Amino acid sequence: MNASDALLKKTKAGLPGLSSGKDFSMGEAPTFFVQDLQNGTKNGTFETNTVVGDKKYVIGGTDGEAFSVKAQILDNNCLGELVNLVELGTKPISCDGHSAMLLEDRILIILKKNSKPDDSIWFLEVDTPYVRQQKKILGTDVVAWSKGVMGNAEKPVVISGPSGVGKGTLISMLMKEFPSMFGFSVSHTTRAPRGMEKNGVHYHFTEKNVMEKEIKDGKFLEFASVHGNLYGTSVEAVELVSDAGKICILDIDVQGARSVRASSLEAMFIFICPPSMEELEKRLRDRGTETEEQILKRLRNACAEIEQGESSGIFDHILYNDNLEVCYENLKKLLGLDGYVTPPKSAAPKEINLPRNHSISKIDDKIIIHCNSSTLEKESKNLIMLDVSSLKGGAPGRTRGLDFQVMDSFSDSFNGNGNGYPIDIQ
Ligand SMILES: Nc1nc2c(ncn2[C@@H]2O[C@H](COP(=O)(O)OP(=O)(O)O)[C@@H](O)[C@H]2O)c(=O)[nH]1
Ligand SMILES: Nc1ncnc2c1ncn2[C@@H]1O[C@H](COP(=O)(O)OP(=O)(O)O)[C@@H](O)[C@H]1O
Repeated sequence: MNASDALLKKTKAGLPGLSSGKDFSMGEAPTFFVQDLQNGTKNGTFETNTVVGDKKYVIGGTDGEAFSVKAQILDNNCLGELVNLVELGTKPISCDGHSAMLLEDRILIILKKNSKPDDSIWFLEVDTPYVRQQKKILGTDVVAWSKGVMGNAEKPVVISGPSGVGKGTLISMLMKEFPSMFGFSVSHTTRAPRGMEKNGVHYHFTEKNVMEKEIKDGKFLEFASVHGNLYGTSVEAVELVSDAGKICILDIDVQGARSVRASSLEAMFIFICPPSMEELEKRLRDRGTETEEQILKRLRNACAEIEQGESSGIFDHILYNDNLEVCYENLKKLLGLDGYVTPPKSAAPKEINLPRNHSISKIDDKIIIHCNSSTLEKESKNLIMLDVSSLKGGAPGRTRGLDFQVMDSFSDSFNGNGNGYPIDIQ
């Protein structure tokens, strides 16, 4: 009996969570069948096969190419027709082997062999709420890729308010005073740049047909038509700020805020109100960046925006920007930054270093990576325990909340019950 056969005979309590919405926090641990363990090794090309429900998913790749996914219907254990599959999200570049493990019948974790520390863990969602929603929209079968990231992201801050109220001014003040704490989500827009605006800094200035195609491809967290132009927040814009360990600030209109509120992204929502319409008009005119026609359009839209901002229930807080300094202090209070003391520099983010030769098994909500040669920090340590109990986010963005621990042996954290069943991926 080979290792995989032995594994098939075992049933364990397995991964929790992955059951409601996109918050993969812990629930009751369902039964986990270790036949879900798969591995693929180098042989020019390589692949893993994982059965989920009535389908078999074949994940493969060749060195340097992106991973590919095929799904085939299983009928009474016989392979049937190939499924027409759309792959969403950012795909990993393949390496020289990988292992795949099914988490709670919804998502596969992919461990890449011999990859960079920040590129070794990926997820393929096959039946999460996001995948189910996309299936409905696209009318076809869907899987979605997502990169695994250690630790959690800070909650983003969504700032909305009518044009000219002072959103950009307040955000600039915040970013200037706390450059290492906040990062700006650079939106895409089809409007023309203003004099001082730089592409990639203030906005990604984009052609309408290009942006529409990217929206269709699922690259946007939200988008809206505002004052006659298309604006949108790409998933990547928010994830890039979170990757840098910063709090992401989104300057978006009320429609966009509503979409984000309805999405899986947990955020703080702040609406900025002008002291009066007269003052708003004065600020817009004094800024001198819009044509008369544009100013009138923005003022017309402002009335509806203010009404929705104050009464839609989208926003957690409303700030009145009469005196700029007072409003800025109030914004800092909301963000817990009044009386701010510079914190000690935080530790570098944890990075997993998967050695070339390793095998994997799973106990409860921990994936145990057995390192065959001791490439870990200390010669004596040969196990990595990957904790997947508190996964957050997921496709089309990153899957966060991973944690790991390097250990000598199971007894380090499992009281020596030793019920891990490794398979080799040499
Ligand atoms: N929904 C959405 N709105 C955005 C986005 N980026 C900017 N906006 C909003 O679009 C509106 C117009 O922005 P802009 O053209 O920069 O003009 P300004 O508000 O007058 O400075 C503002 O209400 C912004 O908050 C985005 O990515 N999504
Ligand atoms: N509290 C304030 N009092 C007076 N002028 C302000 C105040 N806040 C912002 N402004 C000015 O109003 C104009 C519009 O502000 P801006 O930040 O560009 O608005 P938004 O980003 O909301 O469109 C700018 O010229 C800015 O300097």
